[in-house]
Amino acid sequence: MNEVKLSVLGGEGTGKSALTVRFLTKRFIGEYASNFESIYNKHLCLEGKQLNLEIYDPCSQLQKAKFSLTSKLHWADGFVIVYDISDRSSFAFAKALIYRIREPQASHCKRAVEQAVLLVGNKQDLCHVREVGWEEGEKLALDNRCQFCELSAAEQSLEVEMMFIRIIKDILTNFKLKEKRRSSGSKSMAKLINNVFGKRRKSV
Ligand SMILES: Nc1nc2c(ncn2[C@@H]2O[C@H](COP(=O)(O)OP(=O)(O)OP(=O)(O)O)[C@@H](O)[C@H]2O)c(=O)[nH]1
Repeated sequence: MNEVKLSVLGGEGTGKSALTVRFLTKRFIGEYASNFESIYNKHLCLEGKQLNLEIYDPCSQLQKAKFSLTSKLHWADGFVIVYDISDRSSFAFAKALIYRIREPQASHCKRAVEQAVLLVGNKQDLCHVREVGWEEGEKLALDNRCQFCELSAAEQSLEVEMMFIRIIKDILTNFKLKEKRRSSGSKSMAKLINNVFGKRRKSV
C-alpha cells in the first residue's frame, strides 16, 4: 500500500484546519483550537490503488510546535500551501514557504524528484475584500512549479475535495517517477558490471 504524507502549511488563520477538516468530514467548522498540531489519517482508494494518507496540520503558535519547519519539509511528500485572499501578509508568508521548499538544500537531501506543491488561495467567498489577485497567485505558482487554485473552505466542499485529490495524484506521479529512475539506475549499474566483468571473463 502507498503511504502518502501531506503537510498543510500557511500563515495564521488562513484556514488550514478548515480545509483539512472539510476534506476529511465534508463539514465546515467555524472555529478550531489552534494551539496543537495534528496528524490525521485517512484511507483512500484512488485510481484502483489503496493508499494511506497522513495529513499534517501544524500549530500556528510556533513555540508549541514539535515539528520544526525543516523537519516538516523532510517529512512530507507534498504540500498544500494556504493563504487568505483577503490578507496580503498571508500571501507573503506563503511565498516565503514556497521559496524555502524549492531552495536546493531543502530539496536535494531526500529527493531526486521535486516535491509536489499546491498553492491555495482560500476564503474566496471574501472576494469583496480581496487583497491578493488571482493572477498573482497563479504567477507565484507557475514561477515555482506549483499547482494553483482559489476556493472557499467555508462554501465549497467539492472543490476542496478535488484540490486534495489533485495534490495526492501529483505525489503518486512523483512516486512512479522515482521508482522508474531507481530501476533504470540499477539496470544501468547491472549493465556496467556486466560489461566490465563479462569482457574480462572473455579475455582469460
Ligand atoms: N470566510 C471564510 N472564513 C474561513 C474560511 N476558511 C476558514 N475560515 C475562518 O478563518 C478562521 C481561521 O480558520 P482555521 O481553519 O482555524 O485557520 P488555520 O490556518 O488552521 O488557523 P491557525 O491554526 O490558527 O493558524 C476561522 O474563523 C474560520 O472559520 C473560508 O473559506 N471563508
